[in-house]
Amino acid sequence: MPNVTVCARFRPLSSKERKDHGDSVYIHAIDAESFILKDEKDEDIAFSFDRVFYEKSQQADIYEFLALPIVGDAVKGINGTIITYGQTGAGKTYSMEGPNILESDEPKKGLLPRVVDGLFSCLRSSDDATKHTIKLSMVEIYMEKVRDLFDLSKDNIQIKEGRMQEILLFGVTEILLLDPAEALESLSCGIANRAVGETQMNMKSSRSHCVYMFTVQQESAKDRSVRTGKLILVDLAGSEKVEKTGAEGRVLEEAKTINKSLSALGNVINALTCGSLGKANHIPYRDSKLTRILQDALGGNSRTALLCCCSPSSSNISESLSTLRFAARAKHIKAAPCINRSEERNVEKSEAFSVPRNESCERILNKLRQRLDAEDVQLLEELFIQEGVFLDPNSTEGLESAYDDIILRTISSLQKAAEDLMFTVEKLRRENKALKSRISDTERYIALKAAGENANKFPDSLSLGVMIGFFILLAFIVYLVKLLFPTNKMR
Ligand SMILES: Nc1ncnc2c1ncn2[C@@H]1O[C@H](COP(=O)(O)OP(=O)(O)OP(=O)(O)O)[C@@H](O)[C@H]1O
Repeated sequence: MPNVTVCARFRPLSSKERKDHGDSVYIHAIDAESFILKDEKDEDIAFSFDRVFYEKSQQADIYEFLALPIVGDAVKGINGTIITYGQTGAGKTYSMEGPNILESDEPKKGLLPRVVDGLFSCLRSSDDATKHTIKLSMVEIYMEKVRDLFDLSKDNIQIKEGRMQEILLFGVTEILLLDPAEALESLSCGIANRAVGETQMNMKSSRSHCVYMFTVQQESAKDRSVRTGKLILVDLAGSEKVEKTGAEGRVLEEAKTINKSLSALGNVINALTCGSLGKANHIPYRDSKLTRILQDALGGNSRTALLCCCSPSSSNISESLSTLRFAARAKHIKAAPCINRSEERNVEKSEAFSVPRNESCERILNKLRQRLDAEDVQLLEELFIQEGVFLDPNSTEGLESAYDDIILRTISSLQKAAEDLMFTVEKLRRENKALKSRISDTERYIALKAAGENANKFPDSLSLGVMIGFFILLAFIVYLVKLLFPTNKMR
């Protein structure tokens, strides 16, 4: 499987499209990977992708081709991202969630419920000696702000870069998922908090990009190694022509912001695919919140699948053409996925960071010394060393994010320590219970043994009594004999 899998999906014609424009469609299928599109000038354009899902394709086909390999990799510690892209009403949310996230009709279930089932079934079949957890976070990017869908009071989540240059959402709510049913309930709560507006194209049009983040962590009891895989699913807001949707006021502003972030996504893809070999190429990830969150997924350590959704109606040909051109461009992205494994924590602070870290730490610490108490600086210094914070010495952003980075790392290491403690407490509780039951077994045994010994003593005391009785009887007989036969009589 290539690192970036790009697929196109054509949904069936809607009843409105049939009514307004008849049954005419602009695509002519060649095979499962290619088709011909007849454009507005009646010219043929050939497209080919890793897979093309035509109108009759099933939700399960999409999961199996596009998501299943990524789910398997996430469990092995390889990050994965699945993105649905396309014009408003093209079928992105239908592909992602199904008609509804709690849909019970198996064939209609979307990618999300299938991914949840896939993750849990992979973990169920893994080694018993491995402790595993699945956590879920959900955010939406609405008007260039990242909102936590599990805690709406967190409406401007900051995006940070971690020690390994991974993207982190600072302070985002993470829900521990214990089983698939609970996972679907959580997803349903998050989805209910999404910003939805009405456009002429789709009455339930999503006006935000929705990002679902599953973190799968496995800790081996044998060698204490930890594998963490991040699986991100992104349901993008619809790309659309503003004039066609009749948007105005707030909806117009939303549409402009959506289009701006989708253009930023297009620019990132262009930069990733146009860069000359061996030459450092500037990738404009920071131009939008969307591209910043997807930085890992698009250029870095992730397997990515892009599902480009299209309406087959001739009335939407120009939007579909732009979606398919975007998809064709994305096919040329090269990513480099690798396993996120950390062995013993201290070992991981490798020499790779040692030289620049010392320089940059010193620079930042000097600045902090001017502003903070000596005690605070010492504390930060220790944290820098412990956490291996790496910052570019020439970066002006370094200082600003240093505090947040340290706090973030401290929180996550405290969380980890708390989890370890809970684990140890649980283990000790079980050991304590086992010891208590062994003690009561021993006490019972001792009591039984004592009773047994008393029982054994009984025959001895019995025989002593018998002997005493015997001697008393004998003495009594001698006394009687002497009484009956006095000595003179005998003579
Ligand atoms: N493959 C499909 N089979 C049957 N119905 C579909 C399919 N794809 C989409 N639909 C229907 O088309 C309509 C629009 O789809 P959907 O809401 O998924 O679009 P969208 O791309 O997410 O739009 P937006 O960007 O506005 O949220 C929905 O009523 C949905 O049920």
